[in-house]
Amino acid sequence: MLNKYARAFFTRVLTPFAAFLLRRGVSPDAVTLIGTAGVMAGALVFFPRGEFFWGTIVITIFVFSDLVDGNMARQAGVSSRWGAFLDSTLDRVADGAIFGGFALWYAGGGDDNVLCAVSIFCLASGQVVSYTKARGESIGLPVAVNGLVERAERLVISLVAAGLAGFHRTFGVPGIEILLPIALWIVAVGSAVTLAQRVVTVRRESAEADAAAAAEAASGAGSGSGGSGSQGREAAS
Ligand SMILES: CCCCCCCC/C=C\CCCCCCCC(=O)OC[C@H](COP(=O)(O)O[C@@H]1[C@H](O)[C@H](OP(=O)(O)O)[C@@H](O)[C@H](O)[C@H]1O)OC(=O)CCCCCCC/C=C\CCCCCCCC
Ligand SMILES: Nc1ccn([C@@H]2O[C@H](COP(=O)(O)O)[C@@H](O)[C@H]2O)c(=O)n1
Ligand SMILES: [Mg+2]
Ligand SMILES: [Mg+2]
Repeated sequence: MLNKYARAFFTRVLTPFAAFLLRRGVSPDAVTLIGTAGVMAGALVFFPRGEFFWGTIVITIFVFSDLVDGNMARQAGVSSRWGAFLDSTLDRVADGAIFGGFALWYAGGGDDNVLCAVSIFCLASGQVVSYTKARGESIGLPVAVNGLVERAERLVISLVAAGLAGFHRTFGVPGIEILLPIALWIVAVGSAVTLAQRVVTVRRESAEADAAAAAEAASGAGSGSGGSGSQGREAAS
Protein backbone atom coordinates (compact mmCIF):
# COMPACT_ATOMS: atom_id res chain seq x y z
CA MET A 1 0.00 0.00 0.00
CA LEU A 2 2.82 2.41 0.93
CA ASN A 3 4.66 1.33 -2.19
CA LYS A 4 1.58 2.34 -4.19
CA TYR A 5 0.63 5.58 -2.44
CA ALA A 6 3.84 6.97 -0.87
CA ARG A 7 6.23 6.25 -3.73
CA ALA A 8 4.95 9.08 -5.94
CA PHE A 9 5.37 11.56 -3.08
CA PHE A 10 8.92 10.46 -2.27
CA THR A 11 9.84 10.41 -5.95
CA ARG A 12 8.90 14.13 -6.18
CA VAL A 13 10.74 14.98 -2.97
CA LEU A 14 13.91 13.00 -3.75
CA THR A 15 14.26 13.80 -7.45
CA PRO A 16 16.29 17.02 -6.95
CA PHE A 17 18.67 15.20 -4.58
CA ALA A 18 19.04 12.31 -7.04
CA ALA A 19 19.80 14.83 -9.82
CA PHE A 20 22.38 16.52 -7.57
CA LEU A 21 24.18 13.22 -6.94
CA LEU A 22 24.21 12.45 -10.67
CA ARG A 23 25.73 15.87 -11.41
CA ARG A 24 28.44 15.10 -8.85
CA GLY A 25 29.27 11.92 -10.76
CA VAL A 26 27.83 9.50 -8.19
CA SER A 27 26.46 6.27 -9.70
CA PRO A 28 23.19 4.54 -8.69
CA ASP A 29 25.17 1.42 -7.74
CA ALA A 30 27.32 3.44 -5.35
CA VAL A 31 24.17 4.79 -3.67
CA THR A 32 22.77 1.26 -3.39
CA LEU A 33 25.98 -0.03 -1.80
CA ILE A 34 26.59 2.91 0.56
CA GLY A 35 22.93 2.96 1.61
CA THR A 36 23.03 -0.72 2.50
CA ALA A 37 26.29 -0.33 4.41
CA GLY A 38 24.77 2.57 6.38
CA VAL A 39 21.62 0.62 7.25
CA MET A 40 23.73 -2.35 8.35
CA ALA A 41 25.94 -0.16 10.50
CA GLY A 42 22.94 1.56 12.14
CA ALA A 43 21.23 -1.75 12.83
CA LEU A 44 24.19 -3.82 13.95
CA VAL A 45 26.10 -1.20 15.94
CA PHE A 46 23.15 0.33 17.85
CA PHE A 47 20.25 -2.16 18.02
CA PRO A 48 22.12 -5.02 19.78
CA ARG A 49 22.99 -2.54 22.55
CA GLY A 50 19.40 -1.34 22.90
CA GLU A 51 20.23 2.08 21.41
CA PHE A 52 17.03 2.20 19.34
CA PHE A 53 16.78 5.97 18.96
CA TRP A 54 20.23 6.49 17.45
CA GLY A 55 20.05 3.24 15.47
CA THR A 56 16.78 4.35 13.90
CA ILE A 57 18.14 7.80 13.09
CA VAL A 58 21.15 6.30 11.27
CA ILE A 59 19.00 3.71 9.46
CA THR A 60 16.42 6.32 8.43
CA ILE A 61 19.14 8.50 6.89
CA PHE A 62 20.44 5.60 4.80
CA VAL A 63 17.29 3.60 4.05
CA PHE A 64 15.97 6.29 1.71
CA SER A 65 18.91 5.50 -0.57
CA ASP A 66 16.67 2.64 -1.74
CA LEU A 67 14.35 5.21 -3.27
CA VAL A 68 17.18 7.45 -4.51
CA ASP A 69 19.15 4.78 -6.42
CA GLY A 70 16.27 3.80 -8.71
CA ASN A 71 15.33 7.46 -9.15
CA MET A 72 18.92 8.22 -10.27
CA ALA A 73 18.98 5.25 -12.62
CA ARG A 74 15.71 6.35 -14.25
CA GLN A 75 16.76 10.01 -14.55
CA ALA A 76 20.09 9.03 -16.12
CA GLY A 77 18.44 6.41 -18.34
CA VAL A 78 20.74 3.70 -17.02
CA SER A 79 18.19 1.38 -15.36
CA SER A 80 19.56 -2.11 -15.80
CA ARG A 81 18.94 -5.74 -14.93
CA TRP A 82 22.12 -5.68 -12.89
CA GLY A 83 20.85 -2.64 -10.98
CA ALA A 84 17.52 -4.35 -10.28
CA PHE A 85 19.34 -7.45 -9.06
CA LEU A 86 21.74 -5.47 -6.87
CA ASP A 87 18.92 -3.35 -5.41
CA SER A 88 16.73 -6.32 -4.48
CA THR A 89 19.60 -8.46 -3.21
CA LEU A 90 20.93 -5.72 -0.95
CA ASP A 91 17.37 -5.04 0.30
CA ARG A 92 17.48 -8.56 1.74
CA VAL A 93 20.85 -7.84 3.39
CA ALA A 94 19.56 -4.60 4.93
CA ASP A 95 16.38 -6.27 6.21
CA GLY A 96 18.46 -9.10 7.71
CA ALA A 97 20.59 -6.58 9.59
CA ILE A 98 17.55 -4.68 10.96
CA PHE A 99 15.62 -7.67 12.27
CA GLY A 100 18.89 -9.42 13.21
CA GLY A 101 19.75 -6.34 15.29
CA PHE A 102 16.45 -6.67 17.19
CA ALA A 103 17.04 -10.41 17.70
CA LEU A 104 20.55 -9.78 19.05
CA TRP A 105 19.18 -7.25 21.55
CA TYR A 106 16.53 -9.61 22.86
CA ALA A 107 19.05 -12.50 22.97
CA GLY A 108 21.38 -10.31 25.05
CA GLY A 109 20.65 -7.23 27.16
CA GLY A 110 16.93 -7.20 26.26
CA ASP A 111 16.75 -10.74 27.70
CA ASP A 112 13.49 -11.93 26.19
CA ASN A 113 13.47 -15.28 24.38
CA VAL A 114 9.97 -14.83 22.99
CA LEU A 115 10.76 -11.45 21.42
CA CYS A 116 14.06 -12.85 20.14
CA ALA A 117 12.06 -15.59 18.40
CA VAL A 118 9.51 -13.06 17.08
CA SER A 119 12.36 -10.94 15.65
CA ILE A 120 13.86 -14.00 13.95
CA PHE A 121 10.42 -14.86 12.59
CA CYS A 122 10.09 -11.30 11.17
CA LEU A 123 13.50 -11.66 9.55
CA ALA A 124 12.83 -15.07 8.02
CA SER A 125 9.23 -14.44 6.96
CA GLY A 126 10.15 -11.11 5.35
CA GLN A 127 12.82 -12.83 3.27
CA VAL A 128 10.41 -15.60 2.25
CA VAL A 129 7.67 -13.08 1.37
CA SER A 130 10.12 -11.40 -1.02
CA TYR A 131 11.30 -14.78 -2.33
CA THR A 132 7.76 -15.88 -3.24
CA LYS A 133 7.44 -12.96 -5.63
CA ALA A 134 10.95 -13.33 -7.09
CA ARG A 135 10.56 -17.09 -7.64
CA GLY A 136 7.01 -16.81 -8.95
CA GLU A 137 8.11 -14.20 -11.48
CA SER A 138 11.16 -16.29 -12.44
CA ILE A 139 8.85 -19.14 -13.51
CA GLY A 140 6.87 -16.78 -15.70
CA LEU A 141 3.92 -15.99 -13.43
CA PRO A 142 2.62 -12.45 -12.90
CA VAL A 143 2.29 -12.89 -9.08
CA ALA A 144 -0.42 -10.24 -9.21
CA VAL A 145 -0.61 -9.64 -5.48
CA ASN A 146 1.45 -7.54 -3.10
CA GLY A 147 -0.31 -8.54 0.09
CA LEU A 148 -0.98 -6.94 3.42
CA VAL A 149 2.56 -6.14 4.57
CA GLU A 150 5.16 -5.40 1.90
CA ARG A 151 8.74 -4.36 2.60
CA ALA A 152 7.88 -0.67 2.99
CA GLU A 153 5.26 -1.53 5.66
CA ARG A 154 7.66 -3.90 7.45
CA LEU A 155 10.25 -1.15 7.62
CA VAL A 156 7.96 1.74 8.52
CA ILE A 157 6.11 -0.18 11.28
CA SER A 158 9.27 -1.53 12.89
CA LEU A 159 11.42 1.60 12.50
CA VAL A 160 8.79 4.09 13.70
CA ALA A 161 8.24 1.85 16.75
CA ALA A 162 11.98 1.38 17.34
CA GLY A 163 12.64 5.13 17.05
CA LEU A 164 9.87 5.96 19.52
CA ALA A 165 10.82 3.10 21.88
CA GLY A 166 14.31 4.59 21.89
CA PHE A 167 12.89 7.69 23.61
CA HIS A 168 12.77 5.56 26.76
CA ARG A 169 16.51 5.01 27.11
CA THR A 170 17.70 8.21 25.40
CA PHE A 171 15.25 10.75 26.88
CA GLY A 172 13.82 8.86 29.84
CA VAL A 173 10.24 8.76 28.50
CA PRO A 174 8.47 6.06 30.54
CA GLY A 175 6.37 3.23 29.11
CA ILE A 176 7.05 3.96 25.45
CA GLU A 177 9.44 1.01 24.99
CA ILE A 178 6.41 -1.29 24.72
CA LEU A 179 5.90 -0.01 21.14
CA LEU A 180 8.72 -2.16 19.75
CA PRO A 181 7.35 -5.54 20.92
CA ILE A 182 3.90 -4.51 19.66
CA ALA A 183 5.35 -3.57 16.25
CA LEU A 184 7.33 -6.80 15.99
CA TRP A 185 4.21 -8.86 16.68
CA ILE A 186 2.29 -6.85 14.06
CA VAL A 187 5.05 -7.35 11.47
CA ALA A 188 5.26 -11.08 12.31
CA VAL A 189 1.51 -11.68 11.96
CA GLY A 190 1.27 -9.39 8.92
CA SER A 191 4.16 -11.16 7.19
CA ALA A 192 2.55 -14.55 7.81
CA VAL A 193 -0.71 -13.30 6.28
CA THR A 194 1.18 -11.79 3.33
CA LEU A 195 3.05 -15.03 2.78
CA ALA A 196 -0.24 -16.94 2.69
CA GLN A 197 -1.73 -14.39 0.25
CA ARG A 198 1.24 -14.76 -2.11
CA VAL A 199 1.40 -18.56 -1.91
CA VAL A 200 -2.33 -18.83 -2.67
CA THR A 201 -1.91 -16.47 -5.63
CA VAL A 202 1.07 -18.38 -7.05
CA ARG A 203 -0.82 -21.67 -6.59
CA ARG A 204 -3.79 -20.29 -8.54
CA GLU A 205 -1.69 -18.64 -11.25
CA SER A 206 0.47 -21.75 -11.77
CA ALA A 207 -2.63 -23.98 -12.04
CA GLU A 208 -4.08 -21.57 -14.63
CA ALA A 209 -0.79 -21.44 -16.56
CA ASP A 210 -0.43 -25.24 -16.54
CA ALA A 211 -4.05 -25.64 -17.69
CA ALA A 212 -3.51 -23.13 -20.51
CA ALA A 213 -0.30 -24.90 -21.56
CA ALA A 214 -2.06 -28.30 -21.50
CA ALA A 215 -4.92 -26.92 -23.61
CA GLU A 216 -2.45 -25.46 -26.08
CA ALA A 217 -0.57 -28.77 -26.26
CA ALA A 218 -3.81 -30.64 -26.84
CA SER A 219 -4.85 -28.32 -29.66
CA GLY A 220 -1.30 -28.51 -31.09
CA ALA A 221 -1.37 -32.35 -30.95
CA GLY A 222 -4.75 -32.29 -32.70
CA SER A 223 -3.34 -30.20 -35.54
CA GLY A 224 -0.16 -32.33 -35.67
CA SER A 225 2.22 -29.51 -34.75
CA GLY A 226 3.74 -31.21 -31.68
CA GLY A 227 2.66 -28.54 -29.15
CA SER A 228 4.42 -26.97 -26.20
CA GLY A 229 2.41 -28.26 -23.26
CA SER A 230 5.48 -28.94 -21.12
CA GLN A 231 6.68 -25.33 -21.34
CA GLY A 232 5.23 -24.22 -18.01
CA ARG A 233 6.69 -27.22 -16.19
CA GLU A 234 10.07 -26.78 -17.91
CA ALA A 235 10.19 -23.12 -16.90
CA ALA A 236 9.44 -24.16 -13.34
CA SER A 237 12.28 -26.65 -13.03
C1 LIG B 1 12.14 12.91 16.35
C2 LIG B 1 12.89 11.67 16.07
C3 LIG B 1 11.99 10.54 15.79
C4 LIG B 1 12.73 9.28 15.83
C5 LIG B 1 11.97 8.27 15.19
C6 LIG B 1 12.37 8.18 13.78
C7 LIG B 1 11.39 7.35 13.10
C8 LIG B 1 11.78 7.12 11.70
C9 LIG B 1 10.78 6.31 11.17
C10 LIG B 1 10.71 5.69 10.09
C11 LIG B 1 11.56 5.73 8.97
C12 LIG B 1 11.18 4.60 8.13
C13 LIG B 1 11.53 4.86 6.77
C14 LIG B 1 11.32 3.66 5.95
C15 LIG B 1 11.43 4.02 4.54
C16 LIG B 1 11.41 2.83 3.70
C17 LIG B 1 11.81 3.24 2.38
C18 LIG B 1 12.13 2.06 1.58
O1 LIG B 1 13.21 1.55 1.59
O2 LIG B 1 11.16 1.62 0.85
C19 LIG B 1 11.53 0.65 -0.08
C20 LIG B 1 10.30 0.36 -0.83
C21 LIG B 1 10.45 -0.77 -1.82
O3 LIG B 1 11.44 -0.48 -2.76
P1 LIG B 1 11.94 -1.57 -3.87
O4 LIG B 1 11.02 -1.57 -5.05
O5 LIG B 1 13.39 -1.35 -4.11
O6 LIG B 1 11.81 -2.92 -3.12
C22 LIG B 1 11.23 -4.12 -3.64
C23 LIG B 1 10.18 -4.52 -2.63
O7 LIG B 1 10.66 -4.14 -1.36
C24 LIG B 1 9.84 -6.01 -2.63
O8 LIG B 1 9.50 -6.29 -1.30
P2 LIG B 1 8.44 -7.38 -0.85
O9 LIG B 1 7.19 -6.71 -0.47
O10 LIG B 1 8.29 -8.35 -1.99
O11 LIG B 1 9.10 -8.00 0.32
C25 LIG B 1 10.95 -6.95 -2.99
O12 LIG B 1 10.37 -8.10 -3.41
C26 LIG B 1 11.84 -6.45 -4.09
O13 LIG B 1 12.93 -7.32 -4.19
C27 LIG B 1 12.35 -5.08 -3.75
O14 LIG B 1 13.26 -4.67 -4.73
O15 LIG B 1 9.94 1.58 -1.45
C28 LIG B 1 8.66 1.94 -1.27
O16 LIG B 1 7.86 1.15 -0.90
C29 LIG B 1 8.29 3.32 -1.58
C30 LIG B 1 7.48 3.90 -0.46
C31 LIG B 1 8.31 4.30 0.73
C32 LIG B 1 7.44 4.82 1.80
C33 LIG B 1 8.22 5.38 2.92
C34 LIG B 1 7.26 5.93 3.91
C35 LIG B 1 7.96 6.57 5.03
C36 LIG B 1 6.92 7.06 5.90
C37 LIG B 1 7.09 7.61 7.03
C38 LIG B 1 8.38 7.79 7.66
C39 LIG B 1 8.32 8.92 8.62
C40 LIG B 1 7.74 8.52 9.90
C41 LIG B 1 8.09 9.52 10.90
C42 LIG B 1 7.70 9.04 12.22
C43 LIG B 1 8.17 9.99 13.25
C44 LIG B 1 7.94 9.45 14.61
C45 LIG B 1 8.31 10.41 15.62
N1 LIG C 1 21.75 0.58 -8.54
C1 LIG C 1 20.55 0.56 -9.14
C2 LIG C 1 19.37 0.58 -8.39
C3 LIG C 1 18.16 0.53 -9.03
N2 LIG C 1 18.12 0.46 -10.39
C4 LIG C 1 16.81 0.43 -11.10
O1 LIG C 1 15.78 0.97 -10.29
C5 LIG C 1 14.80 -0.03 -9.96
C6 LIG C 1 14.42 0.05 -8.51
O2 LIG C 1 13.85 1.31 -8.28
P1 LIG C 1 13.64 1.84 -6.78
O3 LIG C 1 12.95 3.14 -6.94
O4 LIG C 1 12.80 0.84 -6.07
O5 LIG C 1 14.98 1.97 -6.19
C7 LIG C 1 15.48 -1.35 -10.30
O6 LIG C 1 14.51 -2.31 -10.69
C8 LIG C 1 16.38 -0.98 -11.47
O7 LIG C 1 15.64 -0.91 -12.66
C9 LIG C 1 19.29 0.45 -11.13
O8 LIG C 1 19.27 0.37 -12.37
N3 LIG C 1 20.49 0.49 -10.47
MG1 LIG D 1 16.14 1.09 -4.77
MG1 LIG E 1 15.14 -1.78 -3.03
